[in-house]
This record gives sequence, structure tokens and C-alpha cells, in this order.
Amino acid sequence: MSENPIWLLYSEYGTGRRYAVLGAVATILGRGFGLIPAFVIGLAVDAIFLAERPYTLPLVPESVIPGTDVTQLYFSIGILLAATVAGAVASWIEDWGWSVFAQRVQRNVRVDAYEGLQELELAYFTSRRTGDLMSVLNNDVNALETFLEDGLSATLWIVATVVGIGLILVGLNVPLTVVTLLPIPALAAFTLLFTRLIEPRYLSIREEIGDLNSRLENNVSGIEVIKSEGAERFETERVAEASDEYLAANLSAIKVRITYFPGLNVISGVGFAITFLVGGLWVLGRPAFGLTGALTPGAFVTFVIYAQQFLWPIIRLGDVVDDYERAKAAGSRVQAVLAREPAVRDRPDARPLAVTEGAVTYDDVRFAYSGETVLSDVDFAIEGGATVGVVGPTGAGKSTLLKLLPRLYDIDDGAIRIDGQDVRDVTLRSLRRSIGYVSQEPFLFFGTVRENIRYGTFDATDDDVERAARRAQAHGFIENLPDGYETRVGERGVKLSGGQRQRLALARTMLKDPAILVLDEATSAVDTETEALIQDRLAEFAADRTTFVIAHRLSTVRTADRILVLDDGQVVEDGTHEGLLETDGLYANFWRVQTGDLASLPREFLERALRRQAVVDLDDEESEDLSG
Ligand SMILES: Nc1ncnc2c1ncn2[C@@H]1O[C@H](COP(=O)(O)OP(=O)(O)OP(=O)(O)O)[C@@H](O)[C@H]1O
Repeated sequence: MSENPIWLLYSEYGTGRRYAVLGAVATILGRGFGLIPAFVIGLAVDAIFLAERPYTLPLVPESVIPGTDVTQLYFSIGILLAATVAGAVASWIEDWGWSVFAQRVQRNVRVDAYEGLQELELAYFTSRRTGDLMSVLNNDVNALETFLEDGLSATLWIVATVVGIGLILVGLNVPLTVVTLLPIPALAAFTLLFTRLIEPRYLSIREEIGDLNSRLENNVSGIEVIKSEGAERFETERVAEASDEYLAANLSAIKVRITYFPGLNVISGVGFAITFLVGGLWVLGRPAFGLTGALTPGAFVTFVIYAQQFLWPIIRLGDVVDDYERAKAAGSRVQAVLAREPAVRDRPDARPLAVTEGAVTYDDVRFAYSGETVLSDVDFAIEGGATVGVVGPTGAGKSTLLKLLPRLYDIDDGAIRIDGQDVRDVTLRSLRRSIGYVSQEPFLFFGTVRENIRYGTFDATDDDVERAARRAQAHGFIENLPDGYETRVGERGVKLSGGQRQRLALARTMLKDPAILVLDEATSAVDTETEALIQDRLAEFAADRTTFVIAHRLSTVRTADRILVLDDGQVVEDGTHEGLLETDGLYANFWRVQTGDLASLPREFLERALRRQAVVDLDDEESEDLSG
């Protein structure tokens, strides 16, 4: 039981249990009220119409029961009506209790699953499809609710009915009850077979809906490429394919399901027919199986009505088992997210980072993305307050190198230290508060320009926001937007140009005022004139903090205190602009390319560049195939 995903979720998230208890009590009471009519009808037939036995009711004192047949009829009708009204009230309370319970569990599971997901390391997200994760948080969590809302109450209803009616049947007629119970083993075996067949099918439906969601999410995000490449028909076909697979998974489950329900009906129907046959013969005075004694028609009517009610819950059991199997498939996916431990997390004894100088050292750092080594033997020490340029060919590992600093990924070997403190020994929160990372493609949230700049420094005043925007050379264009700082920028900031987005991201980081700044091609999309203005402000901003600047435009890093040249995951040159020109290595050749001095480029540099380009192209083709 402890392994069962539904049980795990229930035991952890059933915070609204008092509603479930209310629902449960109402379910049982409702079932009790539902049992009254058949009893009263049977009694009325025997006592009023056939006068075969006296009119007595259990738990009701004889003095209350009327004496004549007509008043006994009125009395019976009164009981029937009262039982109906009481049943309706119980049913309302039952639905309310179970629904509130299920909705609360659903809410709690979703919030917790989101929180757990958010804690997971970045690598988890880069290796998964957004649409599939959305599907877990949305569809799978919703699927749980269906079972919790109806399934649990139905289970209780079934148990209450089977036990209640079972006892009544035994009280009415033991031999006939045994006959009525005959189909139960067949029903159980049939249900077991059903669960075996349906489980893998429901799991495959959950997976297919995740696939379909991923496709849809990917396409909506990439709509610009689809349109500009005229790939509409191609994408419609891909969506149709994913939909076909979802359809096939559904049909496969439907085939099993629609066989199960009629199967249950046939088994219980045959069982009922046998009960009716044995009981009917008995009433006619020809008891089978050596039965003795007499059976009155009224007692038989009561027994038959109850026996039929005994079989209903078994049919309903089909629905419950079906709902349960669906919820189990969904629950196992939600559980997989909840059970995952983040790979990058605080150590139990983690202390907050204390930045004094802002000195950064990389000691023999090695790092691999899922087995593929990207950085090796990286070893350098940066003094606090220095501005460090990081350059190198595309794919050399520049971004990766600096993503290791705020522990977006954890290194495989060596150590990274800030003012002597290993980044793995300090709290993630303090580490990330101390580092401002501006990426090449900054992400803007759906919201206003002001909200986007304030993101992360939520207590900043409007004046602070504006000051940061001025520093990032963003104030001017923001003022020209239709609603200024209140302009909504849409998902990912699509209403802004690349350069404008970069300036908002810069403003966001300047507002955060981190001790260490990482600019990863942070001004690559702005024009050179604006870049010069930003550089000017940045120099001022960077003056008293350690700053890493990744750039392809070497003019951006020319004035840096130090420049690290990366090639193929290793630091191959390290020095100032002038020093590196003197060394006349990779950096000097990059400089020749950017100053248009192509004639003096050594031949092997060009050959290497061509070879590297070929490798990059090949990589691109491979990744394209995989994503398709
Ligand atoms: N999330 C990831 N998972 C797996 N491999 C990755 C991931 N991110 C980058 N890589 C690989 O790591 C290598 C280094 O990438 P990185 O982005 O650090 O290079 P870069 O020098 O910053 O390149 P560019 O100048 O083009 O931005 C590349 O081969 C890239 O394909």
C-alpha cells in the first residue's frame, strides 16, 4: 500500500480530511435512507395487502404504528417520503464534503508539485519538454481530482451498500443469500483481469497527452519560425500525428473498458437470474437444493429488491476501478516529480555567502553535460573588483564556465570559490543574490516593463527602478513606449526588440546590485552606438565589483583588466589585451579578424575555423533530427 501513488498523495495532501469525514458520514447515512423503501414496500405487501404478518417496524415502538390498513398505508407512504427527503439532504452533504476534499487535495498537490519542480536543477528542465511538464502539473493533477471526488465516496457507498444489504439479506433468508453471492468470485476475477489490461493503457494515454502537449507548446512558442519558414502544413501534420497517437492510445483503452462493463453486467445478471429462479421455485412450493420451510411472496419481493440493489454496487465498482486506474497512472507521474531530489541543493550545514573582496577562483574545474565533457583543467584566480573578459570560439564553453558560478550546474571535479568559500558550501539563495547573471537572450515575464525590471528585487521603489533603467540606457526607449513603465510586454517580451530586451535585463541586474556581475553577451543585440553608451555606464557600475564579460565583439572586452581565452573547454590564453596581442595566439587572430586584417591571418587558424564550423553544422543537424 505504501508504494501506491494515490495513497501516498492522499496521506500527504489530504488536509481537508474533515470534509472527507463529513462526506463519508453522509454517504453511509444516505445509503441507510436508501435501504428503507424496499423494506417498507415488502412489509406493506405482506401486512396490509396479504395480511400474512403483523405490521411491525424495527426501532419503531408499536404504539406509534396505526391500527387500520388504510392508515398503515398512509404511514408507509410517509416513511417513503421522509426517507427520500433525508436521502436527498445526505446526498447534498456527501457531494459537498467529497468535492471540497478533492479540490483541496488537487490544489495542494499542484502547488507542491510546482514547488518541487522549481527546486530541481536546471539540467532537469533542459533535458525535458516544457509541454510534458505542463501536462503533469495540469492534466495529471486534474485526473487525480476525478477519483478523489467520486471514487472514494463511491467506494464507501459500495462498501456500505454491500455490508448493509448483505446483513439484511442474511436476516431475511440465509440460503437465498448464499445463492445471491455466487457470482462474486467471478466478478472479482474479471475485475482483476481488467486492471491488468487497463493499467499499461492508461499510462500510455498519460504519456501521449504529454507528447501532444509538448508539440503544441513548442509550436505556439515557435510560431514565428513556422510562419517565416512556411512550415504550417508540416506542423499541422506533426500535430495530427501526435493526435493520432493519442487517439490510438485512447481507443486501445476504450476497447478494454467497454468490454469490462457489459461483462460485469452479464455476470451479475446471470447471478440475479439464478437467485430469482431458486426463490421463485421456493415461493411456488418447489424449493430446490433441499431447502425447507416456506417463502412468502412479500418476503420474496423484499429479498429480490435487495438482491438487485446488492448487484448495483458491483456494477458501480466497475466505474470506481476504472477511475482509480486512471488516477493511478496520473498519480505515478505526479509522484515521480514529487519524489525527485534536486541534484543542486543546499548542504545541511550551508552558511550564507559572505562577499568581502569578490575574489573568484576556479581550481582544476571539470564539468560535463550528461557525460559530455565541456570544461576541463580550468584553473584561474581573479582578484576582487576586477573586470574579466571571456572570449573564444563558439561552443568553447564560455557560457557554461560562468553558469557554474551561481551553481546553475554543479561541477564534476575541482572547486569554485568566492572569497575562499566553496560555492557548494554556501546557501544557494545567498550565492544567487550575490551574482547578477545577464544572459544573451533574457527572458521577460508577461507583465509591465516596471514589473520586469523589479523582478527579483521586489521591494525596490519606482525611483530605484527608473535609476536602474537610466543606467542601462533603457529609460529613453521606455518613456517612448505607449504606457511608459506600465507598458505590458507580453510573453517573453515579444513586443520589444532584442536590444531593448537586453537593456531591460541589464536594468533588472543593476537594480539587484550584485557583488559579482556576469554579462553573457549582454549587449550583443544593441547597436554599437548604444553599446558604447552602455559600456560607459557599465564601467562605472562594474568599477567596484567583480565583473565577467563574455563577448564576441572584442571591442567590448578590450579595456578589461584581464582576458581569458577559452578554446575547446580549456583556458588557452590569459592576459591583458596588449599582452595577448603580443603573445600572438588565438586572441591576436580574433583581433585580426575583427579589425579586418584578414591578410595576415595564419593559414592554420582559418583551417581550424573551417573544421570547427563543420563540426558545429553537424551538431546542429543531429540535434534537429533528435528534436523531430
Ligand atoms: N544544457 C546543455 N546540455 C548539453 N550540452 C550543452 C548545454 N549547454 C551547452 N552545451 C554544450 O556545451 C558546449 C559549450 O557551450 P557554451 O554555451 O558554454 O559555449 P559558448 O562558448 O558560450 O558558445 P557561444 O559563444 O556560441 O555562446 C557546446 O558544445 C554546447 O553544445
